[in-house]
Amino acid sequence: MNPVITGIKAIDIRFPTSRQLDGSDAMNKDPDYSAAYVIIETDTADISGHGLTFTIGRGNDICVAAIKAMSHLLIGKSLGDLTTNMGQTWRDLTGDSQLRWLGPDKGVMHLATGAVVNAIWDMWGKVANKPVWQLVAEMTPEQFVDCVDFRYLTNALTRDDALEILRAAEPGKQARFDEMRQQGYPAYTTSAGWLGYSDEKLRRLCQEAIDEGWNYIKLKVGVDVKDDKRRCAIARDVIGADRKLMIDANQNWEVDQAISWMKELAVYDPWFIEEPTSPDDILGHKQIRDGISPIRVATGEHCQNRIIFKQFLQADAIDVVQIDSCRVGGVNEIMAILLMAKKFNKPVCPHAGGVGLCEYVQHLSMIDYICVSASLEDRVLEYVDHLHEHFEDPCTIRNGRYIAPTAPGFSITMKPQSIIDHTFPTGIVWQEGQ
Ligand SMILES: C[C@H](O)[C@@H](O)[C@@H](O)[C@H](O)C(=O)O
Repeated sequence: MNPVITGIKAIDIRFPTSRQLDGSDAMNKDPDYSAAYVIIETDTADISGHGLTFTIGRGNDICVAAIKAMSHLLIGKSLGDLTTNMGQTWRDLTGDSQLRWLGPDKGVMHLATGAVVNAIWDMWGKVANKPVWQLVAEMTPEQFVDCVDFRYLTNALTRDDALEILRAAEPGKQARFDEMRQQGYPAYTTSAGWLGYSDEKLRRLCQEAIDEGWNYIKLKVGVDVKDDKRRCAIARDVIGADRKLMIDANQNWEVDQAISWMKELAVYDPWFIEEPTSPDDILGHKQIRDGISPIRVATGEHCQNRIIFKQFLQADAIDVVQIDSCRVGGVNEIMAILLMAKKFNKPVCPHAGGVGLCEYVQHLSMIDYICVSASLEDRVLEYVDHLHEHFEDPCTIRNGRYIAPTAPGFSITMKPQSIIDHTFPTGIVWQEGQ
């Protein structure tokens, strides 16, 4: 089967704040979780590719427009045209000489590229009748590197380095594959720790998380140090000394402030501090890392491309690489980042706090484990417990782990009724709010 692309639909889907989480983080107040949703339509019955970019309310329409601007690069191409040389396809999609000017490799245009690229992978998985993680896990090392664009990476990672990493991970691949199906990938929950929750609610949610089998819990911090100390103390009291507590400042601090704030919170033994400052400040992260060691520094959900990740790694500025499924240019660019993280010996703990991100990112962690890192040490994947009901193939969590999806594709296809109801501003949930 070789479907030919006949159209690209881009839809502005938004979830009113009141219908999803009732907390926030230090920087994003009252977020209307949104998806710039792409559907690649084809000439073949029942075959379409789906992808999305996670945004927050205003701005989603700009992403939708950016996706529409990419239509001419895809219409008339067949899946075979696109996937025979997936690395070249990625280069072509990011290299369009006019759209490239809006980036390159960053900003709204790059978010749109991520959504479109992921929709191609979704379609590829559906035609191959395999979930995307399996499609990649079954590739040879040569097929894997053929999906990667090494442009601007070769002073840190060459094609030969990548082949060496992938070949070294070949032994044990089948066992890791089976492990993902049976036991799943270890995860942590953010759902107990949003800002704005009362102390009683925080205590109750931490207890419930433990009862559900979570051993890693993340709290939002960064607005008021006294509140953070009290909240961390509550969480530590409930989860005990052995479970891991992570904290996330969502970029709210200056570099020096991050260091002094973290000194106040060190007593609660945080496993990592996430996004302490601007996501673009590589040297600032290095300064923070040196200033708060042995507490780890994590970042990545707003890291705009593989080149910035390369510099974080070259500068030894972070301990934990937090890939995001739709911040960079989709699966191909993530493959490059996974390889670099392995080369620099840093664990990948993906970001997934949004809409559809858990569904997407489980595939990427499984690819990392099976093909690249071959290790689960210090690796946990984020989970948040909202908005899964809108997806045809929602992620499955068992005992604090993501169980490998089995349905073909990238698990990102939304239910038709959810799309209709949440389309902005015509959907019923928005009409009711008028
Ligand atoms: C507004 C969003 O929920 C963010 O708070 C979320 O993505 C967060 O940074 C996270 O780490 O999950």
